[in-house]
Amino acid sequence: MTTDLISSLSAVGPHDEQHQVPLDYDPSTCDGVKHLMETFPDLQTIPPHYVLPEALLAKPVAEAQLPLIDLSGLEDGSQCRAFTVQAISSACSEWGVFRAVNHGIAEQLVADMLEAAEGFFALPVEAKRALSSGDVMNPVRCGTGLNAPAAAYAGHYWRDFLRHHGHPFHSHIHLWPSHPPTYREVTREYLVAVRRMVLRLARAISEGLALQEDQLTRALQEGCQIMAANYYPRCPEPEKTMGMAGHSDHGGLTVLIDNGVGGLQVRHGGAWMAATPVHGSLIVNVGDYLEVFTNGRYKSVEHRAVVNKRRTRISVGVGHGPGLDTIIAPAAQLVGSDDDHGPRYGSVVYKDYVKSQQSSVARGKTALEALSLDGPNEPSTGG
Ligand SMILES: O=C(O)CCC(=O)C(=O)O
Ligand SMILES: [Fe+2]
Repeated sequence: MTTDLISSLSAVGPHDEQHQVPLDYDPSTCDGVKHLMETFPDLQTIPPHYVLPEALLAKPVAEAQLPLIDLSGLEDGSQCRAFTVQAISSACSEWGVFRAVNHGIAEQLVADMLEAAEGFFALPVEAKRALSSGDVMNPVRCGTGLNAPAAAYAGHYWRDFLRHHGHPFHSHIHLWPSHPPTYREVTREYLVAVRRMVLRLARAISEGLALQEDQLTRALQEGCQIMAANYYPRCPEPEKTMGMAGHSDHGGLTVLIDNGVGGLQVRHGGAWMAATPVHGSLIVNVGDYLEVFTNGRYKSVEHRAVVNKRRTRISVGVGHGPGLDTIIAPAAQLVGSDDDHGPRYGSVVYKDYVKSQQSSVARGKTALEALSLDGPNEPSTGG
């Protein structure tokens, strides 16, 4: 055990012999679940703060048969372009999520990115505390539980995170963690590769929507990139808590990778389903901005993460949205003039939307529902 852990152990007071955490343990000011499990490695029961109400917990679920799309079909001169565009378009409207293969991001780069994230979480707690912030709009922040500041909510989640902005790099790279020493170089290379892929997808999506003008690619090209690295340590009682609550992402397209440990679930047709990792593929999610832009033709996917008893899970999601000062609204070309095809969402400055989505404790698609002009949607629950 490091001196670090010993000093923070004494800071939380005496604990009993039953491998329980001290009664005065406070998860809202703690250094996260990784530190908790390292401090109490024999923990048999999770602290009561992490036990979530039944309605928010996951029951065993079936495997999702996610659409699998070969992105080599988008390469210049490919005979399969029209077919691939159609596959992306159907996946975005029917599922809001798909698996991409032959995506053009080197396997080694994906492995390096996950290793850099792991290296960051392995830093001493002081290094992580230095990046913690209660401001959800801070361009770099590290924390635990939901994205909202921990003190703002009642149920705690079994997850630590590092979030930061990516592109445009010159505005942010100096704020990124400087350790592990390769962090900035690897992350930058990975974010460049992911963004290139996302812009190819945006062009394909515009083609699928038959947009004469490609405002989507332009908006994402000039827009922001926000990455979240998530660390879900093994959990002694995984059935009583969750790694991440159900939510949809705020951006246009999110690209998600993980360390091969399952835990992601997606909601489809009202049911939660497991999206088990498939080596070499990555997950692409439709986010709320794309749902708004397409006036609801494409649906942002609700997703969440469960934890497990044996293995640490690490995931890295990279969201791509328009510029923070952009007013987001349905694209004029996708809104009809008659009542049945009118605008289904109001407009909002993207920055304000991100703030409300990131601060949401209710999660689900509540932030998007607040923008909907259609009236209440199907409620999101656990199950
Ligand atoms: O860990 C996962 O698989 C989900 C992560 C996620 O949804 C996010 O970071 O927004
Ligand atoms: Fe997400």
